[in-house]
Amino acid sequence: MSKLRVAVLGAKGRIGSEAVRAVEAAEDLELVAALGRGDSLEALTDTGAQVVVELTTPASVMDNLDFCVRHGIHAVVGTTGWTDERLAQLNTALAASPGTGVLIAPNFSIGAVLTMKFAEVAAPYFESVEVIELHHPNKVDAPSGTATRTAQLIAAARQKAGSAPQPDATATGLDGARGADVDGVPVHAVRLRGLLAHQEVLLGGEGETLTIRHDSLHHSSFMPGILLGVRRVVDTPGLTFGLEHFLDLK
Ligand SMILES: NC(=O)C1=CN([C@@H]2O[C@H](COP(=O)(O)OP(=O)(O)OC[C@H]3O[C@@H](n4cnc5c(N)ncnc54)[C@H](OP(=O)(O)O)[C@@H]3O)[C@@H](O)[C@H]2O)C=CC1
Ligand SMILES: O=C(O)C1=N[C@H](C(=O)O)C[C@H](O)C1
Repeated sequence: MSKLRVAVLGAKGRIGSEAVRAVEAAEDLELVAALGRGDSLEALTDTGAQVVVELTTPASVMDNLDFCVRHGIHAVVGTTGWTDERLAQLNTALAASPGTGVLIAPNFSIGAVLTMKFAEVAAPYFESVEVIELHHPNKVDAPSGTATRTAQLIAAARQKAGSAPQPDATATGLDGARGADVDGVPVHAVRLRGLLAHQEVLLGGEGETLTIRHDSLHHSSFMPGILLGVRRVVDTPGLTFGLEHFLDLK
């Protein structure tokens, strides 16, 4: 069987360089391009790339995906910075390129995907829920894509269950002390040397708390998810948001 031809964008970055090694090590995949900032995207068409792994920056990702989708190249995207407007723009581009698939995964690690799922399940059973994400200090965006998605899932689950607004008597204090408000869920971002990617979901009810914590200790934690995405996206036209759709997660 012929190998799937894969390119990595952001190939010199923290996760991109790990993805290059993972694709090279996979027997069913062939790395045909490893591109960094300033490299021409024409290399993707010249090398016949079938799937692009996009691991760059929120400032670069839309232009890169526009090129990929226009040329019918599938994409597996880990880059953050997704808004409703950006997703709508991407959906419009995909509508003009039937058969092309894009997977956007806020997090490729299985533990993080499960954290999101567990938080979604637990959220309606507690009065209070807050998210704390903790990352290395070189990260350019805050809050993290994972924390934003977690909070959105929590908020949707609580709304569906008819949960009351969270109790919070805060009336005075410093701006930002209660974190960012993502659909009514407070999200706090820590940036600390020594950390990689971590998240806690704190849930509180009468006389009890539940903490769901996940730690990515190495970029290798994201590789099985990226490889799964590469193998599945070629048979999944349109936009898929979240790796859980490629897992048997009910
Ligand atoms: N979904 C997930 O599971 C994960 C997602 N991420 C996300 O992935 C993204 C990258 O993270 P990280 O590797 O830590 O960041 P880095 O800054 O280490 O890597 C980004 C790389 O992309 C390069 N780059 C910038 N623009 C372009 C472009 N137009 N074409 C090609 N390369 C470009 C940068 O080059 P230069 O240095 O010259 O600017 C840099 O080498 C972030 O959004 C992060 O949040 C990270 C880990 C896991
Ligand atoms: O920048 C990172 O490192 C990470 N980014 C993603 C995010 O913003 O959620 C995924 C993971 O947290 C690592």
